[in-house]
Amino acid sequence: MGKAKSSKQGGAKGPYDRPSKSPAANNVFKFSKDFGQHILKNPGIAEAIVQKAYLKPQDVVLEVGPGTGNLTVKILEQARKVIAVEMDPRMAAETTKRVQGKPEAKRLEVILGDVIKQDPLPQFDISSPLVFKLLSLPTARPGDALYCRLSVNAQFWARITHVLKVGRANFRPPPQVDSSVVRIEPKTGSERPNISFEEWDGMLRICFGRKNRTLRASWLGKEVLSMLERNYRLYCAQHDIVLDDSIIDDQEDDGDDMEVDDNVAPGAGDEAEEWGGFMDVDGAANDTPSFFSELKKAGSEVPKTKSKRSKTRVALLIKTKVLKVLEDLDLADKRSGKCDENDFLRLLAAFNAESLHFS
Ligand SMILES: C[S@@+](CC[C@H](N)C(=O)[O-])C[C@H]1O[C@@H](n2cnc3c(N)ncnc32)[C@H](O)[C@@H]1O
Repeated sequence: MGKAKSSKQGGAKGPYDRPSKSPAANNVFKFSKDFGQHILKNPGIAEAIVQKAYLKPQDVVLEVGPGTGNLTVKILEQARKVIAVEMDPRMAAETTKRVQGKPEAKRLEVILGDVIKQDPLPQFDISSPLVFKLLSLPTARPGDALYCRLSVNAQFWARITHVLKVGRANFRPPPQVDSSVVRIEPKTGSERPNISFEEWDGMLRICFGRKNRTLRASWLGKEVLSMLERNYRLYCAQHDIVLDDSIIDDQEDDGDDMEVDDNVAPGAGDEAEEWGGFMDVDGAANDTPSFFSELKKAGSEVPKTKSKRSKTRVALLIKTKVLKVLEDLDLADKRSGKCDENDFLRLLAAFNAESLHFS
């Protein structure tokens, strides 16, 4: 076999070319570990991953984090269209270049942005099984609120099976852990839990707001109580329930609302171990759940109850309801990472029974 021609312009034909010609070897293009940029260097593995997806010619595939497009080009060989969401402009450009001037270019749509912030997600067929290369969502890590919430949701609404182990040596640069390809089959019919996804997910957002907190601390945070109060007011308005909005005095309130930013004992609980997650991981946990800023915005719509003196009876009612639910279920001192599916189901039913809703 002839030697690959070297090029002074650093013109690597693709990421599978010799390392000296890859973007990684080029100082101008450094892979970012923060974005989990570990690129598959073995075309055989890329091939195997795409094979496991059992794509049909009419399929539209959503690819999260295409990187330099190694999987993208293989998927395009089998599917009608690929919508690839990539947050790094350099990577998005690399993926686009892979098909430039080729007929496949018409069947590839690259969206530059964070997939988590795509609202709504591009349309694709979610009724058929999904094959997920979990490395593709590297910004979610064990211990991350979003990661934990996704884990619980995914397992609750879908059946997940491992279909391929991919060792770390197959990536450049090699990550700290091996990776898995999993098949996610949405549960259907009677298998599907008979509860509202919005309610369930809304409740889990709060449970996993801070990874090391007890449920009591999570649920008695001021931001969370404000959001619950706002939802409760809405529910009462829709159901013609009259609220007692009078101001309470000091004696009536025990004043034990918790600040969301309270310090928590370091090392208390370790979701990385607890969840034994199924996503690829690459190091330290990110402890900044982005949806907390949403909660803050939502909270601002509730009448301010900054000091104890100005707290309304509605606010006190909400706090009493929350504590009652947690204590009745014996979950107040438990951490979300230690709860099982049944605990969360009981929690949702009990909150709903108290007219507390999350969607
Ligand atoms: C592991 S690399 C991609 C590897 C590629 N699929 C392959 O196998 O060669 C992960 C890619 O996801 C991108 N990424 C990480 N988090 C993302 C997010 N939240 N939204 C969109 N892209 C993301 C990174 O920039 C990176 O290009």
